[in-house]
Amino acid sequence: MIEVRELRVRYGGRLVADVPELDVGPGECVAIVGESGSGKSTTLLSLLGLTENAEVSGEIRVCGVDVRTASPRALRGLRGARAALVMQSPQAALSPATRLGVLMRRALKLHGRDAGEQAMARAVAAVMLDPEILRRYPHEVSGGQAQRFAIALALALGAEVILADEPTSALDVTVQAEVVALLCRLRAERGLALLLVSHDLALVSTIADRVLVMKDGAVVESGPAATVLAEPAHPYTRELLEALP
Ligand SMILES: Nc1ncnc2c1ncn2[C@@H]1O[C@H](COP(=O)(O)OP(=O)(O)OP(=O)(O)O)[C@@H](O)[C@H]1O
Repeated sequence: MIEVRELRVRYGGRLVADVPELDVGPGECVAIVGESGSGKSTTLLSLLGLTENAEVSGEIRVCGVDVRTASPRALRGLRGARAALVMQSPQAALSPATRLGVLMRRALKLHGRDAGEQAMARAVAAVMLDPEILRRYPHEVSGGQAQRFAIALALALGAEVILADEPTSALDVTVQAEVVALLCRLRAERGLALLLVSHDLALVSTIADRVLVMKDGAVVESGPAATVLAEPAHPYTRELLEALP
């Protein structure tokens, strides 16, 4: 679902992400970890062609679309439906004066999906939200609810890949566990491919199959999550693990 080779992203000539190889197959979960500024979000955004003013080189294929050479129309189709981005503060991306139900209906219609009341209620119920949430405005829901709504919308649009930037950052610990359980369930049930960007090694150890550790734009270590977290080869990974509470 995601295939990346020799990806390099530069801002004003400065190399901020250098990822030789990154693959995420159906039903797989790969996590990118590293401290703030290490290039995680830049890598994620570049996969959907969303880095502004950046020079991007290398090969990027997402759901079979060659992101660097695709037409704007092909990219819109990819981003809107097949590959969904779940951001750190999803409320900020939602129009404040639009009820969540109206927003969902518009998005579903735009992509030719079933936008009936029942289909929308099923979509939010799949992420354990009460359908009543569809009557609310973005400021009337919590960060966790907004993230779950974003996931519900992605699924209703038929997403095959979810790219999530700090998917649980806005959430308290209990809700965090719920969202992680939800993502695990969805990937098992629907064969969803997940790429997560996270500071949270504890979260990563519960959900990811493979991990990439980034430092100053470079991938310093990668491999199966169990191996990387149990026997870190790079001193930086050991530092990150030692910083865990
Ligand atoms: N639009 C931009 N223009 C110029 N530099 C940028 C831009 N976006 C990011 N950068 C720089 O790229 C580097 C990597 O940033 P990035 O946001 O990818 O890191 P990150 O690991 O995701 O950090 P965080 O965990 O804080 O989100 C940083 O030095 C940042 O200042």
